[in-house]
Amino acid sequence: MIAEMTTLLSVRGAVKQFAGVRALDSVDLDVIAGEVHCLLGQNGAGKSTLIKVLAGAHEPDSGELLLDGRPVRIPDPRAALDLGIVTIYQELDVVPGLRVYENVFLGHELARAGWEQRRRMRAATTDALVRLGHPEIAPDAELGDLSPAGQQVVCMARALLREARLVVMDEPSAALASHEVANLFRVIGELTAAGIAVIYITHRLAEIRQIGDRVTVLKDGRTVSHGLDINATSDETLVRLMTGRDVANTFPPRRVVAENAPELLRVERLNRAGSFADVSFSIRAGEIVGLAGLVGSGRSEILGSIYGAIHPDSGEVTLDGQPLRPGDPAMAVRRGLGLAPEERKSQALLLDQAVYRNLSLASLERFATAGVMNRRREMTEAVAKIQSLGVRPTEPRQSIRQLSGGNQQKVVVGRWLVRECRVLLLDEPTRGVDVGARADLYALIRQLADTGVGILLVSSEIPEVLGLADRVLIVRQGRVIAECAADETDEEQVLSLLMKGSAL
Ligand SMILES: Nc1ncnc2c1ncn2[C@@H]1O[C@H](COP(=O)(O)OP(=O)(O)OP(=O)(O)O)[C@@H](O)[C@H]1O
Repeated sequence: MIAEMTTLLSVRGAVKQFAGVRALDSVDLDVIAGEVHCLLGQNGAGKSTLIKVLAGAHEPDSGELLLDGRPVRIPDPRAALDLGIVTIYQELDVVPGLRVYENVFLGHELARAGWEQRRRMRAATTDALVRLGHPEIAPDAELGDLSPAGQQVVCMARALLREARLVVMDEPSAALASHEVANLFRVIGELTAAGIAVIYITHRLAEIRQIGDRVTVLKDGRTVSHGLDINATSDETLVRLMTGRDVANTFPPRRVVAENAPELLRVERLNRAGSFADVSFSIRAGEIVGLAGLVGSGRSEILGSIYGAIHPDSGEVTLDGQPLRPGDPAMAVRRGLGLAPEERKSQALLLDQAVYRNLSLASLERFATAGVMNRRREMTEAVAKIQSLGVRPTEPRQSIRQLSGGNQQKVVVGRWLVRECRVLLLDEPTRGVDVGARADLYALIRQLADTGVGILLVSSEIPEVLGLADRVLIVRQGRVIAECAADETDEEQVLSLLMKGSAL
């Protein structure tokens, strides 16, 4: 609970215009010291732009920022830090090759720090990590050896030591497994107990209920509601404020996969030292198979090996009864396999290309006759997918770099809907996708299965795997340890299987 109702930061009428888009169109926000203030909105609503304004990455075209009631300017990131505003982006601002304490003091003149100064830095880092409830993280450990959750804790320690007054977090739970999210919430509790305010962005309503005090909802760059008490606001109201409509129950109904549905994909005793071992399963036409596992359990590597991007040590993958050559993704794609990877920016998108080209990328030969591209067909198909996926803005020629994260994700998945593949591998398909668009994406995935496509789904969100898949394979430490029917299993059962014997 909030001890004192002191407004720490206010945003008044912030406007930010990009070429053709008004990303912020008179936004208001009030953040109280010691509260967790959630920022909600559909993909492209303006959340990232707003926090970039607070981080000094964008200056607003007009509007006012007040700290402790006094007008301030945040022309650059240094100014934000000087005011006590620390932003933790999804792509953490850390250097994996440096030690934990060096990351905590990043930006200080480390090279010139003497022995005594380094000793103090180590001690201060230890103190901060203990305060955050993570004494197990050693200040001298190499940062790259920590899990994403551990790295995030280091960023929080940095915020604590910089005497932050406001910590802004952009979807901090997106890359974490469920038990790590619980740790994250504990750490956030430590920050707020120290009077620090937290702005928390997420697309997961359940999280907002767990840790949020108040919520501000953005829609199309405007504040539709600000400073709502979370406990007095239902999920339905939040979704309606965000989307302007009622969103029906998220998961589409399952269809029983026909007894005689042909087997499309077979994975036989796939091994890769250090990643996964003895993985065998199959997927039939029309079936959605979920892979549930903790971050680091080998799920993504299994997907990568099936696709051919990672070379397994042994084992075989067959598609339609014919083996796929290991390490040959081009062949896999020709044969009808598709992969929407987890790391969309680095692995999936051509950031300087237009949205339509990113959609058609895997299907160029479909739009070419005798080596000549039929641009009109390519464009028509792209426009149809932009519409069915609800990509915003709808202009197909827009560079994909300028789309919000969630809209980029829809394009990554949409590419394989354009390709019309036989088997689709989806790694965290809804990461960063808003509540309304999620329901649309789930419906599209189910429709695809209903047309006979086989789907392998990896997701850290257990409810998503259970809601969407027909069958769930539980992966622990690189092995498939159990298989269950999704409609006969609940979240707790999956969690207890995942966690058994794990270090935490
Ligand atoms: N550098 C830019 N150039 C042009 N347009 C931009 C730029 N940055 C953002 N936009 C546009 O501004 C709007 C708001 O984007 P923003 O990234 O703030 O959304 P968001 O609410 O964070 O979405 P998401 O939930 O998908 O992350 C979008 O229409 C986006 O395409």
